[in-house]
Amino acid sequence: MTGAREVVVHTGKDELARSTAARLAGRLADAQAARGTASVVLTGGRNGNGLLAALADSPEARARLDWSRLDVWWGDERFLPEGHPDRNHTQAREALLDAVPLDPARVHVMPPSDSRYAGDAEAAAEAYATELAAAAGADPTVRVPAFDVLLLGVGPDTHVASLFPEHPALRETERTVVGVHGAPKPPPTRLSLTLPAIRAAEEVWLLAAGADKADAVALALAADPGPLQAPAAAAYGRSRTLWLLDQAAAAGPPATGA
Ligand SMILES: O=C1O[C@H](COP(=O)(O)O)[C@@H](O)[C@H](O)[C@H]1O
Repeated sequence: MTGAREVVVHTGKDELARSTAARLAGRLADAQAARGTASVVLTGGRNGNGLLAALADSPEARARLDWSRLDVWWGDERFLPEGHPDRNHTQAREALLDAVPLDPARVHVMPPSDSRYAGDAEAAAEAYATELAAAAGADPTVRVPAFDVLLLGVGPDTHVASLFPEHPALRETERTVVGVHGAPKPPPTRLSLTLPAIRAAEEVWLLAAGADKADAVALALAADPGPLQAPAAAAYGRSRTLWLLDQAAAAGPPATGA
């Protein structure tokens, strides 16, 4: 792993969302100031959508972020028809994307199931991998852009993106995007970045709030639980890995015994 994991604990989920929105706006604005552009990989789920809603109201984003120079990617998607309410893209549009002046050419949506890939999750994953590789530049050995920030919601079972404990997708070492079949959380068919693609990000930020995440957070932050049992423990960035929690998620598993 690259560097130590940093853990920041907030009082509650609203404070987590507000503070992370300010942090994210600042980090992306700094990247734009340095390079002209910035990139973020979005996560779905409760905390991911809460963060996007907070970003829509964020004074820091209003003051500093140039939405038109931001590339937006997704870490995973539920493989459902365009506009389905359970798609991460649909939820992100409602929370933020429709309200800000993004450049449509910089919004890199994972293909829906009713796209030209006609229900073929592997073909859709391959198409997204091709889009990532094109954005990564001319060097054919670099297949994923060095995202400035890659966001991951941590599920109660420690899943991140659509990489679930014990699922074969976790073993992928070559492909950057895969079709995930038989996911234990609906819908069963999904698209996901793989661990090698996640680890190409400069910074990986993992989000968890609520008591139902406490066991997962404790397991993932324990010494080297390994990717198969705890996918969240295997997600890290090249220069930074930041765990952003609320107090309930940081509380650890309930004490057992006398
Ligand atoms: O299904 C998904 O779940 C995870 C975690 O969601 P949460 O609601 O438990 O926070 C999310 O990160 C992922 O993007 C999503 O597809």
